[in-house]
Amino acid sequence: MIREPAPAKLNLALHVRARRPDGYHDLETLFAFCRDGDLIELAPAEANRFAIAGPFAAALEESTDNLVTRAAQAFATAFGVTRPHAITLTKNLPVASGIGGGSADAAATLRALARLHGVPLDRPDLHALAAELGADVPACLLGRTAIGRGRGDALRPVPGLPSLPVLLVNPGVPVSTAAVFARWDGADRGPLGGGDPLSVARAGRNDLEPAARALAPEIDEVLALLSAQPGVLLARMSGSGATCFALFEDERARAVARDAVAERGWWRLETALA
Ligand SMILES: C[C@@](CO)(OP(=O)(O)O)[C@H](O)COP(=O)(O)OP(=O)(O)OC[C@H]1O[C@@H](n2ccc(N)nc2=O)[C@H](O)[C@@H]1O
Ligand SMILES: Nc1ncnc2c1ncn2[C@@H]1O[C@H](COP(=O)(O)OP(=O)(O)O)[C@@H](O)[C@H]1O
Repeated sequence: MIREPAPAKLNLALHVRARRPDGYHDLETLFAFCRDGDLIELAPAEANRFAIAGPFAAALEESTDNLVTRAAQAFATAFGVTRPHAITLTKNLPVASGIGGGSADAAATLRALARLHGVPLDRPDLHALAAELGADVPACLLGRTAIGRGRGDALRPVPGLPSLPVLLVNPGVPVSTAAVFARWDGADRGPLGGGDPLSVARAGRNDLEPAARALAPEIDEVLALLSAQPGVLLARMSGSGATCFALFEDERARAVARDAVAERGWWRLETALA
């Protein structure tokens, strides 16, 4: 049995630069990963089986289309694997929430299958397969701090970040990535700056925030509360939302913020940068 973590992805900064003719947008984004997230468990079996457990299982159980099974099928086709697998996904992250849950699950499935079948993780065809599954899947496959350009899949690893305490907060409204990009106002506000990753993050923006806030005004409330917490180093929305993150000086500051968030009844996860 292979246990493969599918850590939550953060866009510490996300600059949208241009609309492309193929319906996507050119981005510059600083990807980082958390210590916690979903979990993929995979083992050889008599027949293909897929089960979903965990607090957000219900949000996915009704659909037969899951990024995990799509990733497993794509891997089997690309690498000529005929042996069936039993896969369990433990869904701890809210669905369609800007922290790449589905992309992280797909990437963890690819990593688990690659390990089981002796495929090196740095093979270009594995990266290409990941990119076909979604713009964020290559970043999640790499799973380390990196700058993403193009659709977010042209990756350049950068030095890691300090393992700062993180609080993830989601007000419980799913936000469609395509709908948020469609509302982007088309104004290029400039590239990421230079320097160490934390400085790049703090000097950066999330250009999708205005569009997401218009679709889900609860995001305003989350960001206002997180930004007002003592000891907060950065509070911002991740990806296309609605999950927001805050980085803290220390765990005590995160605990104070967690209590304030708990009073509002929003989903929250105490974690740290990986
Ligand atoms: C916004 C980001 C930032 O990391 O994260 P999430 O909010 O999804 O976590 C990603 O770019 C999302 O990547 P991912 O979720 O894999 O996107 P995909 O499934 O490939 O695309 C969903 C839709 O989003 C839009 N899209 C996505 C990426 C991109 N660079 N430009 C886009 O315009 C397109 O309309 C596309 O059809
Ligand atoms: N394993 C999965 N986890 C989450 N969402 C999934 C999964 N498989 C398919 N999806 C679909 O993918 C969409 C994007 O989900 P997700 O990756 O969680 O969003 P985001 O990248 O914004 O965090 C959802 O609308 C959901 O229906």
